[in-house]
Amino acid sequence: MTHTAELKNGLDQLALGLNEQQLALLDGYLTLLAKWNHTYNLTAVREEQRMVSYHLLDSLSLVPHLNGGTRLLDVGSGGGMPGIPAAIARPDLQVVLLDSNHKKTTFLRQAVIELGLPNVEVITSRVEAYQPEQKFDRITSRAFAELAEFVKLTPHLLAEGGQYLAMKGVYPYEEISLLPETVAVAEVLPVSVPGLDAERHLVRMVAK
Ligand SMILES: C[S@@+](CC[C@H](N)C(=O)[O-])C[C@H]1O[C@@H](n2cnc3c(N)ncnc32)[C@H](O)[C@@H]1O
Repeated sequence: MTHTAELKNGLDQLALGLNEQQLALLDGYLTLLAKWNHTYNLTAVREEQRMVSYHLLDSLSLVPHLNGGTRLLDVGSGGGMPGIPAAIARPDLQVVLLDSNHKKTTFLRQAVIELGLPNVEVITSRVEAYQPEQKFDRITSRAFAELAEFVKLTPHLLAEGGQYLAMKGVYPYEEISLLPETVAVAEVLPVSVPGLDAERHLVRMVAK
């Protein structure tokens, strides 16, 4: 099944100019997600067509905001969102997909091999226990945890001058009010995802 027309349209709306090879990789990723969803319990979205906006385009809406840095960590990556689409769109970035669930990381390793993504590493670990050799310029998450928990579990992973990019739904007033003193919110951007009616926001945070 090909999703290319809907994808191309969505990418145009996001102003992401990807080449044919990147488009084929995104399509291939979606096919793997749909194929292995039942086995690995990757997403509640069952219809491939809906996965285009819910998963691919939503994940890709992060990409225009990944300015600066070379190392990106996706915490609680699950079936690879937003990390895999971001890695396909930005092959110049080194992307680490981290999840504590072995089933999820088994799928992720398989997907990385099948798609041939040299810039992606998969780690099975609880994020609080993860001790990489190098820290990260950008740390992202989608549907992982409330903002306060996200930043409390990860201070040892953020490089100096690095940023958190948390993908959220409605404007997270309450979660922001509960953030610890150690971080500051740099901006909260409303994000429009082609094909999705739901409100989306990107919260950019920095260490104080
Ligand atoms: C709701 S899923 C979200 C998956 C994906 N980011 C998405 O948007 O579809 C949350 C993921 O976080 C992982 N997770 C929860 N706590 C974790 C922790 N402390 N360290 C690493 N991964 C964790 C779970 O295994 C799960 O795969």
